[in-house]
Amino acid sequence: MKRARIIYNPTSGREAFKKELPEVLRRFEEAGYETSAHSTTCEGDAISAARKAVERQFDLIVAAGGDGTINEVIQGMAEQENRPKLAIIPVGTTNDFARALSIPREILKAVDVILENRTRKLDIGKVNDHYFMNIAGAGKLTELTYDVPSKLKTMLGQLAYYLKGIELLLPALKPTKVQIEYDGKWFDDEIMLFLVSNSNSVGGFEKLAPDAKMDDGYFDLVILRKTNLAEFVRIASLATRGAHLDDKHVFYTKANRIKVHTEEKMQLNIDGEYGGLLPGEFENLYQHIEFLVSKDFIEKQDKIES
Ligand SMILES: Nc1ncnc2c1ncn2[C@@H]1O[C@H](COP(=O)(O)OP(=O)(O)OP(=O)(O)O)[C@@H](O)[C@H]1O
Repeated sequence: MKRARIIYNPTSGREAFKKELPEVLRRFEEAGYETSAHSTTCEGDAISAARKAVERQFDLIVAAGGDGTINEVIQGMAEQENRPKLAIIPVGTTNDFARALSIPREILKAVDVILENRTRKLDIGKVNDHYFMNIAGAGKLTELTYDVPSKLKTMLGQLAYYLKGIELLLPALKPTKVQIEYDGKWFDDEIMLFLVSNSNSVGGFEKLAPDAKMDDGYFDLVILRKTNLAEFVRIASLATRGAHLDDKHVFYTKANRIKVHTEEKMQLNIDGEYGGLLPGEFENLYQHIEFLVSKDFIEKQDKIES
């Protein structure tokens, strides 16, 4: 019999998951999984719970929570051999991972999609010692996101939350001089921000890296060169429609390995969380984890040209 381990954050999404747990267990058991659950107790607990689940040779890990929890589960799995498959049940306030895999945001609907058992091996990003699934980046603008209270974040939704960020940023819209090496080539310029994207579901901007394919071994590297405020606002609005890549202020390429160096202090943002300071060495781990995905996801990915 196959064995599944659910790792869930009891505090995420107004504690919604706990109420559904008996029904979730019932559906997994009915689908032929002997299923047990671990409720996380604090920050970092999902990392060790995932590590243990790999050691105990579960066939499937189910991460239930927001992006923070899922990122921890990936940290716990990524370094190990014989990794189980990974399924995601979105319960948090930001669910970019789940959106990227087209997993529905209702718990039981997500379970049903998981139990359809469609899998895909997908790339995982690594920067320094951190793993990421969606995006990593840096720039004065991304640093600002830590200052926006999470309540505001929920109320305004992601896009508005970045726009609020822009408003707060007005007095300090300053470029940073960087040197970026990507697959043996060089970019050397003053930039507003750079983004290393694995998926195309990024902070509510679904079209920031519209051609990001999640199983091709490449990141989409998007760099916004130095702009003035008017240009910045114009490009941000183009980005909401995925029409920014041809703009002369935007540098866009695909790359497997990226090294970013700067003389200034620059904070990294990894899947929406603070991830240490640059320099950073980004590596795309080709088809590193096998995910349970939806039919929609497979159709969307297959439409993107490699
Ligand atoms: N029992 C717990 N008590 C407090 N914090 C916890 C607990 N279990 C996990 N955490 C931490 O809570 C963080 C945020 O949780 P998670 O991402 O699941 O949900 P969220 O806050 O609702 O959504 P999001 O992070 O997507 O905005 C996780 O990174 C994790 O470190």
